[in-house]
Amino acid sequence: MASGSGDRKYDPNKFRKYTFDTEPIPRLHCYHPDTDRLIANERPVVITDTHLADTALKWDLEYLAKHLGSGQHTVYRSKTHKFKYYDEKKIKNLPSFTPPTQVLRMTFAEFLDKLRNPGKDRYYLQQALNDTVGKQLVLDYLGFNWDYVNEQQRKFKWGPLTSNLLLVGMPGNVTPAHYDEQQNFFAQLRGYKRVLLFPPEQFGCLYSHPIHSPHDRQSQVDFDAPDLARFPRFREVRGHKVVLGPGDVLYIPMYWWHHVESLVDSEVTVSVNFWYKGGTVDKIEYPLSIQQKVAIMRNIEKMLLEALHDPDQMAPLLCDIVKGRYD
Ligand SMILES: CC1(C)c2ccccc2-c2ccc(C[C@@H](CC(=O)O)C(=O)C(=O)O)cc21
Ligand SMILES: [Zn+2]
Repeated sequence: MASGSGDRKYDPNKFRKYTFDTEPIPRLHCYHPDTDRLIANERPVVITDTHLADTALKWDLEYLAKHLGSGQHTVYRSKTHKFKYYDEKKIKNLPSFTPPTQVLRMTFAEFLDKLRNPGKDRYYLQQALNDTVGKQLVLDYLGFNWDYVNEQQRKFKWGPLTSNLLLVGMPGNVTPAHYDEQQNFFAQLRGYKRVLLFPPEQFGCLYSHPIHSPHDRQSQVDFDAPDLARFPRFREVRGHKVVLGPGDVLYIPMYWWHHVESLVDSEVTVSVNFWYKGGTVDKIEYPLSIQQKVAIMRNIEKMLLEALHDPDQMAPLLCDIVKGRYD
């Protein structure tokens, strides 16, 4: 059993291989001077020794079954290893849309039963940590190192904490490449997850679905079988890679693409994320950041679609603006 640095125990061969090469993400102590510099520059970093969610390191299946409460939780079921996010509110925009996963509501006991007898399906529990969970879990949650994250939120002028999602995934589950419009401290609690990250500069290589699609913010490229005829610039993609183990906290900057995979043939993974609204810049400075340009592209796409009312008119109109005039 190969192992990484220190007491990390995982077999690096138990992650799927992809067509592009990757470079590592820095792994730094929370007090290391470069750590805050990287976060300030919105670059990913694995932060060690935060003790951010140490009270949750004991959240194994038995403990969660006991304390997650007897309420119903949101569980996604997939016929494949991929759990591609989709926004149910946008399904009406695309009548031909077929959801790639089913959303189920079940108790944690039922979820455990699915884990033990999954059949050919895969399951991924996603539950916002809120007052519906059992009181012991609330105590653990209150025991998080809020001083650390509150200090980071203040230091980097982030907006409010919007949610903490508890994620319990089966070995081999994959959340395909997507970006979020929030800052994210991603705390790995049980098991190992490999995260591939791509900077927002690679927006042109990852081909996100049109903004009105339920799959807005998700890459159209199937990393297991990239269609290079449709997505030729995927060849240029250059990823960063990191394997997260219990106690690791990964800062996933807003607008950074990430593809998250639970180690195959291994244990169930448990993670908690901390999503923060981005800060509001008090005055625009030039040159614009790539994140601001992605936000501008999204606004233009939204405005044009609202004005044209027809996605098929987008390409001809944008080509008429660009071809022979700006290119
Ligand atoms: C795939 C899933 C369960 C899902 C289904 C339907 C709606 C939302 C989501 C959703 C949101 C966040 C995650 C956690 C993480 C990826 C990972 O850890 O797998 C991630 O991307 C992040 O923390 O930003 C996972 C999911
Ligand atoms: Zn995400």
